[in-house]
Amino acid sequence: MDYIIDVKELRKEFTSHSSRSGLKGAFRDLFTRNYTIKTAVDDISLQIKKGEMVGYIGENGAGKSTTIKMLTGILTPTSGHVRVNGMNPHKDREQFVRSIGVVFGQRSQLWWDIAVQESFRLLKKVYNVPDEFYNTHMADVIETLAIEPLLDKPVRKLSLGQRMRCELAAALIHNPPLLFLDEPTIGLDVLVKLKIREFLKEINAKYGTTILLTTHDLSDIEALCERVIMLDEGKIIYDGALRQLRENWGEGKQIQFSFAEEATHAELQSLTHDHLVVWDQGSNASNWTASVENNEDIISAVIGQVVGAKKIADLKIVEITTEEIIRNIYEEGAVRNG
Ligand SMILES: Nc1ncnc2c1ncn2[C@@H]1O[C@H](COP(=O)(O)OP(=O)(O)OP(=O)(O)O)[C@@H](O)[C@H]1O
Repeated sequence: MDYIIDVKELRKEFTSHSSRSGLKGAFRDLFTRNYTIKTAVDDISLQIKKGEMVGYIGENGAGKSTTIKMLTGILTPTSGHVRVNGMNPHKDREQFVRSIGVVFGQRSQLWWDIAVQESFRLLKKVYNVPDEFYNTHMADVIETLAIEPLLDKPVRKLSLGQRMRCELAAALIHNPPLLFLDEPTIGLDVLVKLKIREFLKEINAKYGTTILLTTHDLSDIEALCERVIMLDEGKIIYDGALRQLRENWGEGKQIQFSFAEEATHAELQSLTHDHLVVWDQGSNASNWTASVENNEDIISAVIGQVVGAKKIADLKIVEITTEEIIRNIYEEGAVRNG
């Protein structure tokens, strides 16, 4: 099987020098330095097939950016094997960059002071894109992303949402088979987010573009990715279908109670003792959440027991969200490569 991304036992350690304090410390530093080693990516292995759209998620500092930097050749791994588009990203540099598209949410590859159109033309030259392909392909991209009215504006005059759409177009000028997106929808309004998601689906369907996406916005993942890889402290703790993640962890409803008076954990637990209910206190002792199995009979029984004994100001039933599922996984740390 040919993989577009093939990573084995990939590791990145950062070494930092820490200086000792005082004159004596500085003197000792001259001869022996103090080192601390931080393992940002801890022997991860993953394979991604052509045409997959994969979400790469994890908390801040989990090692997502460090992985992407190794996959795009910006950082050299400490050890391990990386092949991306059949190449070694940091060795076959020139040929490699032509085979990928990269959008880092907070960094621009467009020139700030010149018109968007001029940036596109420069990139076209850099990538040696033939006129004919450029004209038809970019006409399509420009239309789908609705950026025609922005083309003659300098990038510094664009809003974040406008700029991100132009960044995406720029990353696709050479129609790369592989696209790395780091927080592509951060800070964007809902309509722009939807447009960007639609666009990504379209290029994936049309060209079979493989997409690796890091994001804190799980609705991006839900909209786009069949598969998620979850990283925690440099290790992969889950690699599988989002659906599976939901099925294993997402079965449940929460009933949010606002009581007219304060309640205690023991009191609520004894009211509902004949069902499996997990009670958690909200912002104060009048707000409590009951997590229960997703079963209507149980939900109504629990509500009945509570309403019969306590005065209720408000009550809401919510599905456990994917964010909560992910939080559960972090808390329990139990899923391994499901
Ligand atoms: N150049 C560096 N020197 C030293 N430590 C670093 C360096 N770059 C990253 N790290 C450390 O490696 C770990 C992983 O960082 P990384 O940026 O890959 O995480 P991340 O998952 O991308 O987080 P975020 O979501 O905040 O971007 C962190 O503890 C970070 O402090």
